[in-house]
Amino acid sequence: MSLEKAKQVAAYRAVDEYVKGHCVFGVGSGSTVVYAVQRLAERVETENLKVICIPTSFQAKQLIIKYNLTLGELETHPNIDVTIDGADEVDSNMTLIKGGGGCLLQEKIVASCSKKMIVIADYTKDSKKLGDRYKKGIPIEVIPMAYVPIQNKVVGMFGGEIKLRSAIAKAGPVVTDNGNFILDWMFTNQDLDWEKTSTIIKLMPGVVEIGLFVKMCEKAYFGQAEGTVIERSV
Ligand SMILES: O=C[C@H](O)[C@H](O)[C@H](O)COP(=O)(O)O
Repeated sequence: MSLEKAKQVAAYRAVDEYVKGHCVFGVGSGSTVVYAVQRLAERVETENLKVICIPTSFQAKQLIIKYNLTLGELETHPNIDVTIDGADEVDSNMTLIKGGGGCLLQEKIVASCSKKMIVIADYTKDSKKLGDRYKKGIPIEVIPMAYVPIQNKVVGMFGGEIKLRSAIAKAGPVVTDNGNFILDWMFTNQDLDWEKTSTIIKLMPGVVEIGLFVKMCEKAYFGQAEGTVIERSV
């Protein structure tokens, strides 16, 4: 069975277990979330549900529009019932690395407004310690003028290597949906206290958000190669 099928089974299971009626729903970003939106759209249609969808990125907004779902925003719907989002890695404590697609800032804002944040992923994202599976590092969204001092501070304080994320179909850096840059920090110490590390990095002037999600996710669904789903809760 393909990786895509593994993403799909996780997404379908999460939507079926967490959307039980009319609700305000946070739409995460990335390739796995596409399946969650597909499933949500099917259910909205067949069960005549009223679901207001709050996007976590430009991509999520486009998905909501494509599937004819109702687009909402935090200004009018600041209390979200459940957000379903992908992740780049989930460790045994349910700490997440997110932002592989550069959407960490809006994802964290929406997750922080949600009663429940649920992760959907394929089996390659399931790890014991952060860094076991995802090798591209922890994304940090920064204000462009501050990227060099922040690189120096993070590596000086915690070690590892850090790189400005480069765009692929454009010369120069990736620019986020919020007009910022992304640094990818390849840490070497897998035993850092992620809550403290995240707080210290977030306090550096110029850091907008870090793609470490600590104590935010209630449950993760990992689609398996053979089509089953493994669940992990806090
Ligand atoms: O910035 C991107 C997001 O954090 C995604 O949710 C994450 O990268 C996982 O994406 P995918 O489902 O494509 O692996």
